Amino acid sequence: MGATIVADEVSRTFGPVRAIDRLTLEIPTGVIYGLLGPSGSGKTTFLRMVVGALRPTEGRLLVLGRTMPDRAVAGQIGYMPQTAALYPDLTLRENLAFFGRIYGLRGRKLEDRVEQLVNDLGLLGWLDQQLYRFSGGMLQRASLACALLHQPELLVLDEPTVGLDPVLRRSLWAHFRQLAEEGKTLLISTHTMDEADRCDLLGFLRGGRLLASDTPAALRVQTGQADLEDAFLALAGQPGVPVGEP
Ligand SMILES: Nc1ncnc2c1ncn2[C@@H]1O[C@H](COP(=O)(O)OP(=O)(O)OP(=O)(O)O)[C@@H](O)[C@H]1O
Repeated sequence: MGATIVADEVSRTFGPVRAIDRLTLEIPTGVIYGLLGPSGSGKTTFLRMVVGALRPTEGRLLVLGRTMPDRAVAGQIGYMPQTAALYPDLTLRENLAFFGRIYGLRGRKLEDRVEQLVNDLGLLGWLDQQLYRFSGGMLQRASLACALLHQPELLVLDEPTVGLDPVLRRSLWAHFRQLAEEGKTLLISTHTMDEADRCDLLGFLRGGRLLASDTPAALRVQTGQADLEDAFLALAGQPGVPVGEP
């Protein structure tokens, strides 16, 4: 099993702010890797470097064997940002067709893929509705459908289930697991411990630094904490600071 993402001493600064600080990490192919950390810890910054939207200021970041940013791998990456980058005045079908064309999908191939995704994501019946009519959860699923259209090898999801009810959340996670079983790699940022526990591997991020990276079980053993939140706090050395807070 090779590595889909290899970060070697990667840093990203914004003026005086070190959003990512000398991050070294390998994410194997075919796993769900969760990035867990408080608000402002650098999760989105790292994800944006992985998809090629931001350039590291130092270090080397390899994604699917190419040094990022590299346009050649863009077609093999699906990205679902925190705020849906969709067109509210267009219908779901039109949005999907727009993103499909970006990835070179058209005609029958595009239609088949759209049909499969709206089925899988419970959006059947909404294809010809404009997105401004969609609820938050529906928008998230529409955004995920756009990210999955071209069957990317790597899926990068920035807090994909925020605001979703438990039933939807569970069904999306079943979908993520299925993708990993098909050999796709998923990099998911999250705030929540139940989601973190569903990941194969977990990275704890704080102040731009990777505090630990291992399986949830190994992180529990390493810290002697049964609860993942306590494990994070033990590694962060700051008891009493909840992961969901800055
Ligand atoms: N474009 C930017 N310009 C200036 N500072 C930025 C920019 N993007 C991120 N930052 C800063 O980098 C740090 C990390 O931000 P980032 O959005 O990566 O954190 P995060 O862990 O994703 O937070 P959240 O969970 O709230 O989304 C923060 O201090 C943020 O203010």
